[in-house]
Amino acid sequence: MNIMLSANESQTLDLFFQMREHEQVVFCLDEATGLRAIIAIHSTALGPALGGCRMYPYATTEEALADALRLSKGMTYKCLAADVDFGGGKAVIIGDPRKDKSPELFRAFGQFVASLGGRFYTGTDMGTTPDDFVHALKETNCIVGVPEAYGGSGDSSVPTAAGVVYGIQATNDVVFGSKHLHGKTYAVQGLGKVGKKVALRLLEEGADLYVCDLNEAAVEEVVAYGKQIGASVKPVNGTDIYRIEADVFVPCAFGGVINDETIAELRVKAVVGSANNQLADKRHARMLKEKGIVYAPDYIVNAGGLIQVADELYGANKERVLSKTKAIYDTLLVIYARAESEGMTTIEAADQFCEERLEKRKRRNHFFTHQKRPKWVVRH
Ligand SMILES: NC(=O)C1=CN([C@@H]2O[C@H](COP(=O)(O)OP(=O)(O)OC[C@H]3O[C@@H](n4cnc5c(N)ncnc54)[C@H](O)[C@@H]3O)[C@@H](O)[C@H]2O)C=CC1
Ligand SMILES: O=C(O)CCC(=O)C(=O)O
Repeated sequence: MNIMLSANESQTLDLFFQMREHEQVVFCLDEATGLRAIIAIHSTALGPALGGCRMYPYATTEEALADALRLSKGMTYKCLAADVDFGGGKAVIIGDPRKDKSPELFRAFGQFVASLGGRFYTGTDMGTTPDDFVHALKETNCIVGVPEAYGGSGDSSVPTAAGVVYGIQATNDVVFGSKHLHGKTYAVQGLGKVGKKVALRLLEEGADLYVCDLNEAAVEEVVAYGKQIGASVKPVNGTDIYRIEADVFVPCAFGGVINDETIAELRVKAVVGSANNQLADKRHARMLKEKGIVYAPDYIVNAGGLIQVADELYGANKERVLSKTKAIYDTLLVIYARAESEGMTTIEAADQFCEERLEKRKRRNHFFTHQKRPKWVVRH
């Protein structure tokens, strides 16, 4: 076969070119269960790769690959920022979480994780729950965020939501001169595992909310809670959330929400949320800064889940996790101060902070194999 492609076209289509920043990408196909998954390992320089597994009905394999590559690279930075000895990895399962899940599918996925021999640990992300991974756990020990009934640390969205709240407090401190949550209006996008917990906590603290989610039941639940405690919760349809006049936009659904179109619409003073890869492109951080909107780097703010699942490998301990998650507040203040003093965007300051840490910490930067450093007594 002789297909003529321009140099640029063939480079962009070349899988090896696309994964040039990554160590390893694994394509997983199990026709019997319908499993189509991609595991991307960005770096094992500081330890085995760790990252959740997302389930989403990607329109194309290319879209799924791009998500896995970007998310796994983000995990390397998140591990560095949160100061845990893991590297960056992430998995995506192509499928609709409402229709395509089965115990067998997650067992098949677990077998692929097992085949990596300890180079990759995974657990929940958007579209997956700890219960899904109970099935994968039958095939591999490299599962984190395991339900408490199975000896794990449970739902990692609990510390993630706590970390987002610390992130909002640190940002309020810098933007409004007080870390208090009350008396402010927040526009929360996504009321799933993380977003709902953040929304409820903000309400309990005396905040007013605008909320949106495709899942009407989730919206109704938060509205009902607001009524119960006498707080204002206004549901908003879809993209209207970007046009709301509020103090803080709290994206807790999906990535790419900060882009040319939404920045033109945003009427908030700050953006702080759990969604991974909020910036469609790094240049959008500059655009936010020019518009006077403070951006809390996503991977600093949403590290609570990572902190818990990394910690779980030493044996579950909620107090330890909470105290480590609190550090998100201080780390964010360090990043804001660096960005201010160096005239950088907050994401530039965060990346620089992590890259300096990587330089200091990496030893020989060779491939990790768990046999070399059997640190996790719990599962090995
Ligand atoms: N679960 C965790 O501990 C962590 C989650 N994250 C990130 O936080 C985000 C949320 O994660 P989870 O709460 O775990 O996911 P989830 O799947 O439980 O919730 C996502 C919610 O967003 C809603 N949603 C989807 N599309 C929407 C749209 N167009 N408009 C409004 N709402 C929409 C869904 O209906 C769902 O309720 C994701 O980006 C995830 O990668 C990051 C770190 C840890
Ligand atoms: O939260 C988890 O369960 C794992 C960490 C992760 O995948 C993430 O922070 O995006």
